Amino acid sequence: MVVLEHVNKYFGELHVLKDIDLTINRGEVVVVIGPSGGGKSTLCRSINRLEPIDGGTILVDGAKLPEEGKQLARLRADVGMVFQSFNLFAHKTILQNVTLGPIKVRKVAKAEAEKQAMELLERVGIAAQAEKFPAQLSGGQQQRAAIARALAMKPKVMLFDEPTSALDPEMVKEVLDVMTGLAADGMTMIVVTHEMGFARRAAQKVVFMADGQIVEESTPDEFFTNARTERARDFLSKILSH
Ligand SMILES: Nc1ncnc2c1ncn2[C@@H]1O[C@H](COP(=O)(O)OP(=O)(O)OP(=O)(O)O)[C@@H](O)[C@H]1O
Repeated sequence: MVVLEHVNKYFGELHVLKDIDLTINRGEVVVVIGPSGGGKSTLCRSINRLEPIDGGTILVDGAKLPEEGKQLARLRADVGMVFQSFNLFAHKTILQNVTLGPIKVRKVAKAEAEKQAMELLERVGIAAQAEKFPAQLSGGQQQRAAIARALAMKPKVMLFDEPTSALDPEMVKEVLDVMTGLAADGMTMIVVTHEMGFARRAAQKVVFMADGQIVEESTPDEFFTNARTERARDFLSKILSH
């Protein structure tokens, strides 16, 4: 369970998160949607302290992430994050990418970490690529590797920041299928995406964010058929006309 209370964040004068209150229950999938610059990425990044916040509280299963220090790496491991740009280590194989965190942070023995990594690579459909380097994989395969790497830490929650935006259309589905599978398995997930099919299929909640505020919070059905605010309706009509 992730709880944000009165979260505020500034970049200089710019107030990017304005008193955000949001609860993501265990096993819940929340899709965050909204216009560019509304604060969606910053919200994600603040949850695992990639961005420090300027006020408020963020709790992951009741624990507050410390600002820095040894504990941060360990607690940050509870919050898996998948970025638009994959962020794999270029000079490590896919298997090494996936085992690095468990060995270094979770102190798992190498053989056990490799066994678990191969199971995860199997699950995301790229076990055959384990010994390859990221550049030898397609974008969709790299993103599935990035998901396996995050899962290897046995996170309590997974954050996805536009995970399919950098992918060719034919690869989007394979990544969304992996994410839908995770959702069905009960993973707690916060997903910034404009993939409405995914939101309808997998999310319990849609959060519409604009100008650093949560403008609407509703079920996917409510949001897509009967958005309450003009702002959300305008946004939806724009993305639907694309
Ligand atoms: N490191 C930074 N320094 C200064 N300003 C930043 C920084 N990161 C983001 N911003 C600004 O904060 C605001 C919110 O950005 P954010 O990336 O969170 O929005 P977003 O909703 O994810 O947008 P997009 O859909 O385009 O990714 C924007 O105005 C952005 O320009």
